[in-house]
Amino acid sequence: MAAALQTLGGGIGITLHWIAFTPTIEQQATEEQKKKWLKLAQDVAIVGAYAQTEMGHGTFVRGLETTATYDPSTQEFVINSPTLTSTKWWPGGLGKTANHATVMAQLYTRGKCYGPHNFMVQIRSLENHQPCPGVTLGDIGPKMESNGNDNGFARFDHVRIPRENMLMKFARVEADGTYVQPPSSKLAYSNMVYLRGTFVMSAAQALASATTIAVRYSCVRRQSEMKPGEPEPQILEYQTQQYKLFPQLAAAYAFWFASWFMTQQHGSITGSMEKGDMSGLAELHALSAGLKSYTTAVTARGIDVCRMACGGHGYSHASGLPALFGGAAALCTAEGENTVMMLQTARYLVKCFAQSQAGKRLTGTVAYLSAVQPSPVAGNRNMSDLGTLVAAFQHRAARMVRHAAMQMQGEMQKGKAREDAWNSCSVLLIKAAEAHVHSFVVRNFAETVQTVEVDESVRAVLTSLCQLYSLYGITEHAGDFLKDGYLTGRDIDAASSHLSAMLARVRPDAVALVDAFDLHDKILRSVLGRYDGRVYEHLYEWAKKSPLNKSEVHESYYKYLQPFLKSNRAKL
Ligand SMILES: CCCCCCCCCCCCCCCCCCCCCCCCCC(=O)SCCNC(=O)CCNC(=O)[C@H](O)C(C)(C)COP(=O)(O)OP(=O)(O)OC[C@H]1O[C@@H](n2cnc3c(N)ncnc32)[C@H](O)[C@@H]1OP(=O)(O)O
Ligand SMILES: Cc1cc2nc3c(=O)[nH]c(=O)nc-3n(C[C@H](O)[C@H](O)[C@H](O)COP(=O)(O)OP(=O)(O)OC[C@H]3O[C@@H](n4cnc5c(N)ncnc54)[C@H](O)[C@@H]3O)c2cc1C
Repeated sequence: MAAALQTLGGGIGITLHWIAFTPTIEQQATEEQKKKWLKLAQDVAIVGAYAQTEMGHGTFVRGLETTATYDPSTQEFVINSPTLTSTKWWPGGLGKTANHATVMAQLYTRGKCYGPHNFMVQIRSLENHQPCPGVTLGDIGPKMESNGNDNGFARFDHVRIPRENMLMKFARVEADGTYVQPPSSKLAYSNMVYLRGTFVMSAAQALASATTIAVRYSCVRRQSEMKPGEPEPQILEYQTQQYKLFPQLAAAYAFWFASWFMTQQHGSITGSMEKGDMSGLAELHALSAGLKSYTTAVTARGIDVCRMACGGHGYSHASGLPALFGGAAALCTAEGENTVMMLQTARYLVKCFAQSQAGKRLTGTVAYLSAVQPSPVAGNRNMSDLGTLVAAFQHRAARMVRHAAMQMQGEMQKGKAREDAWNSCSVLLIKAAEAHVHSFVVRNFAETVQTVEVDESVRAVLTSLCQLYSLYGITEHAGDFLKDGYLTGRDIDAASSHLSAMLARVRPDAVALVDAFDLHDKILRSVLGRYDGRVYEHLYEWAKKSPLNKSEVHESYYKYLQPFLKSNRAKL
């Protein structure tokens, strides 16, 4: 249904109805409110948008300008867009599709502002789909990609909604205007945490798609001479092609397993929160923010590596790779801009580091911070041993977190305010947080391949893939591991040679590893990645369908080229 609507001549965007609007009702509405809206949303009897971002604010949620002012005399909220920059801007489906929206607005009652809260607002008539009174709607115009989705704008001119339209699972406003505090003000952000978690799987799927296309095409494409006189080899025989693609393939598996962990964590922590135990919220926020940021950034870069690895045909929309890149690039900005999200993770790490310095034993994904030896133990390490590789990543992350935190402490000891010290160390903090997430992904990958219930021959292949992913990370970031002598130059050389060996070892299983993603041609939408490998015939068929080929001589010849040529010839 969603796919049909999505492709129905473009301009119809129902994705956000499923991934943001409906989950917001599930997570933020009372049981009473769910009875009123959840089934309508699940049956698509209403179509919704998640309207939080404004023209002037996306990242800084506390800076949103839309207001929801409670009027006790009528027991209504008045939703208003007081400035141009308060115009809701970007929400998927808001322009032309949705007839409802959850609107994030600053809640005012009894003259006091209680910060951003979610409100259910009907924005279009259910009879004729015209905007409701006081609501101005539209599409924000063409974007880098996903132009089938009507990301839109909305303005509210003192639109009145019943008190009961405030999503009141956590915070409440009583009939007389009394505000009832939620257990945590951040619970209003809970659906963003959920959605960030799902982005880890979107990243994995996107990278899985790109590597499927590029690996299959690299077996079809033959180019150049490896040895004079010999037939042109499959381009996947070149070590450089393997070095481009196999680390991305390994990352797709790594992110796929990380998303399993994220989903399990989200379930168990939100389960405890349902029982009033909020203790896991901070770790869940830090993990989802860091993983979303890390996996989407690596994925967007990785898809472009796959595109380039396919040469000219990779640059054609026939490959499916430009569209995939455009979508993945959106994931780096949407649902929390990547830098800001990684800084949120850094904030949590600095806090945990201070706690471990004060003697607290750390748990969860930061437990290693207190366990890792500050002084490196240099020596000949077995760089093909997964335990050694995981320990190296944890040592690197712990060292970088400690360094960033100590730098910040140093700045504050020089008299800088905390915020200024934070800002002047934020590049270090970002790198430390990235190292932390990277070490989590490696550890989780290693633990998964060692415990997942698979045939031993499959485990062997997955173990090679995990070694490849880890060795690639070490060689790409060698300086971080060499800095305090934890790894030596000899260790890095050993890592490089093991990596070369892993490339060769993964080569025979590369096609099976991408086929295992089980991505149907209809999902891949790529001539290069076709399961049957019949690229060239279908590339020609695809090109012939280009709109430019509808006529042998294009109308532009008569309009522009012909007079231009004529006038130039006349001058000869
Ligand atoms: C298998 C087959 C498969 C087949 C498939 C294969 C197919 C293959 C292809 C597959 C896919 C291909 C890809 C194509 C996709 C195309 C789609 C395009 C994209 C679509 C996108 C659509 C969705 C986009 C929707 C959107 O974009 S919706 C808008 C999103 N907008 C944001 O995300 C705003 C960010 N900003 C903030 O979240 C906050 O502003 C802020 C920064 C946290 C500060 O928040 P603030 O309140 O200022 O808090 P602080 O002061 O910083 O911190 C104060 C204290 O609070 C703590 N704390 C802050 N937060 C939280 C929190 N949550 N929870 C808990 N605590 C928190 C903090 O830790 C600190 O704790 P302490 O340290 O004190 O203990
Ligand atoms: C495809 C797509 C779909 C979207 N769908 C929706 C939707 O359905 N609903 C919705 O509400 N929104 C949606 N959005 C909006 C999206 O959530 C915001 O664009 C996103 O949160 C980033 O906020 P921003 O645009 O204000 O960027 P900004 O925060 O303005 O980012 C600009 C730069 O400022 C930097 N910056 C900002 N704050 C800090 C800081 N504290 N420290 C350091 N650097 C900082 C950023 O790192 C970035 O480099 C969508 C966006 C896209 C691209």
